[in-house]
Amino acid sequence: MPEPPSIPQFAKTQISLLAAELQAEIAESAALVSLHSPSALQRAGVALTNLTVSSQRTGLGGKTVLELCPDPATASAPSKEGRDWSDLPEHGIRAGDIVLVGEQPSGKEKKKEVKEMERRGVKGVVSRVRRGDLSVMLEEKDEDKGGADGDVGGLGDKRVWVVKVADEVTWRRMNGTMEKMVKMETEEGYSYFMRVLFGMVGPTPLNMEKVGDIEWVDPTLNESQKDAIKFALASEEIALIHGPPGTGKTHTLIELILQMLKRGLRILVCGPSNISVDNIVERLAPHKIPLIRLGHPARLLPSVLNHSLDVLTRTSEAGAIVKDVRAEMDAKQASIRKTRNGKERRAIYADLKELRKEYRQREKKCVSDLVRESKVVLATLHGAGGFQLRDEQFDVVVIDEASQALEAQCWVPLLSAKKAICAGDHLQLPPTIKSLNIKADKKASKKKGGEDDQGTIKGATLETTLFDRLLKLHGPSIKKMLTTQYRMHEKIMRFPSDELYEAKLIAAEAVKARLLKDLPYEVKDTDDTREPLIFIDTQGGDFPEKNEEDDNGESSAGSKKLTKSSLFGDSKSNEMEAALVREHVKALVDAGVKPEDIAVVTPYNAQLAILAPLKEAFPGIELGSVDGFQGREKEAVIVSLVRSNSDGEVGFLGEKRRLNVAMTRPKRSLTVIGDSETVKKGSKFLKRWMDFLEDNADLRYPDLASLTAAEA
Ligand SMILES: Nc1ncnc2c1ncn2[C@@H]1O[C@H](COP(=O)(O)OP(=O)(O)OP(=O)(O)O)[C@@H](O)[C@H]1O
Repeated sequence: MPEPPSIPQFAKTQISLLAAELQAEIAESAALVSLHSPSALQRAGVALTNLTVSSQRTGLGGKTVLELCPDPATASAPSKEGRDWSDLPEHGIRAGDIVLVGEQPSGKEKKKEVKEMERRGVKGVVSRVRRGDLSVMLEEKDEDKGGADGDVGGLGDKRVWVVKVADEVTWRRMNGTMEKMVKMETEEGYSYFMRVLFGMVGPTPLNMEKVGDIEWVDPTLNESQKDAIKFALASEEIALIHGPPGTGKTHTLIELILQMLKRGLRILVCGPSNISVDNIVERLAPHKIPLIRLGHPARLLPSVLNHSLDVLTRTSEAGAIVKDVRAEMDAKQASIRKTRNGKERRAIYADLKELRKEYRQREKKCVSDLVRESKVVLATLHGAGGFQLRDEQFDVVVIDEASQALEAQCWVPLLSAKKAICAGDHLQLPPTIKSLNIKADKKASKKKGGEDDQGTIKGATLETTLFDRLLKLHGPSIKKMLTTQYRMHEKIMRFPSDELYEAKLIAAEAVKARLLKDLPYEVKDTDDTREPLIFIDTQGGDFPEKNEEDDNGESSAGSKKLTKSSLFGDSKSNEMEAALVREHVKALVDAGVKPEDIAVVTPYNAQLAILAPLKEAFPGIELGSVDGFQGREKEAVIVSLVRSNSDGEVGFLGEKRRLNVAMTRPKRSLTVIGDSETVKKGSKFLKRWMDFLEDNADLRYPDLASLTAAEA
């Protein structure tokens, strides 16, 4: 086996890959803004135009909040959907988005660069979106960007717009962490934990006796879940909990966290997304343990807010001393607007700056008191890199959805860990990478050990997750797999289980024979509702795919459609297959299945665009890309494979993990629509899947003539 890379080597490689990724993301944002008019960007869901600043106040955490509403000067007449002139137009900006607020370019100067906006505008997080207004909580550095008269960014009387931008905070945190690791030159300096994670030593052998008898909080856990918990408790440095689809990974983590608390351990729980973290907070909260959720309040689920550090800082006793300063700041903010005198305004502005400083000092003290008192702290991976945890130590770091996180992101919390427990499924899709074809070996020379000129590791990609790397490094002995799944009918589970999970998955009694016709509401017993696995085979060449490049791009598939060059250029669609999808959905709905229990997933954005009218015909139905549907489930799922050509080209259908995600979303019914002839040629895996469907599914060959007639 080749020598594992040194820690600085690893970190240098990550830095160069991350830089390329950030560039790709920024280039994509910049291309959007410079290529399209504000109104086109608004239609695409990435901007909101024709606004004015209606007020400016102090929000949670002492941050300045701009409130924006439609500019009365440009308001249109009430629309037929019942919109009022004071309502925001249809838009795609959501709470939690990072945005720039800037003066809106006039028609003539459409192509204002993002850089220019950034210089003149202000940046922040959308903290609230309502029918008639939008609030943006400003980044600290931009709070002091005062206009001549003291209003932030000098936007007070301008017509402004809001544009979504790349999230550089996440990137900065990862980069900072990697820079620390580059500096770790001496091996003696590494903790045993670090040495295990980089393969310099093996993990300490398990000592199950140390775990002792366990009193389960939830005794209904299945054996594989209990085993995984014991295994994780016994491990000294690292344990991977492998959770295939529907096997109750989060359920298991909750019990594990409670068990570790019983043992007096202090725990940091992280996940790659806010939703993954909130999901755990919601399920831990009923157990009444002292826990704190770090993170921007604008991005947390409402149900989680009363555990939010920002909110506790305001409401707890410790927070009382912070309150006075806050009230004073609010009064000052309000007075800015009342005075017309420039000199007075500047004076108030200077006072505010002082107050903000004091506020932060008091708040910091309060925050560190609160954090120190809590046994469980929860944050996103990059959120764990905030000032609040700077000097905090934890016995264990738990990472959920670890196979969907970039490794550099995992190191943000791991640098202060002694032990890590990672849960995930490396056989589903890894995190989305925009700079995918950039590898660290671009300029690789033939130097020793696969290292290139810059001391980075040849061939490394961001796609390799911590989960993957550790499995490769230490083998399956560091992992336990959960094996009972609570989602799919046995027949739906069979192929992914046999192919990817060593045939170890077992369908729980409650789900193994569930059919659509048994749904808890009235559904007719038909060919479509009594069969869990249907394959509509379009072989024969009558259902050809179409390349998106034949088309003019700017229409309905959302923001992605705008940058043809980056994301949409190579997408494929298949009109006839879309017609079959429609026909099948109709049959299900006619049988009584509710549209909200049906999802259509496809790997191609161009196909999604073609399918979009289904949403009007069957309100409540969900359409999604396979990648976007990871982590979700539905009673009935229709998968449209799209590819049909004489060359057997299957593009990214060839990715096993993508197919795995597609075929493991349904509970009671999976319908696959595709051209077996083309798809079989794609890979051995695809060939076996098609063979499996031919042998096991309810096989149907669509009749082109009747389909065409029905469409007409
Ligand atoms: N031991 C168990 N007995 C009965 N039901 C269970 C058990 N474990 C998990 N489940 C059920 O399985 C479903 C999935 O569990 P959970 O939400 O914890 O999984 P997840 O980790 O979020 O998702 P996934 O397993 O797909 O990664 C839930 O409805 C949960 O109630």
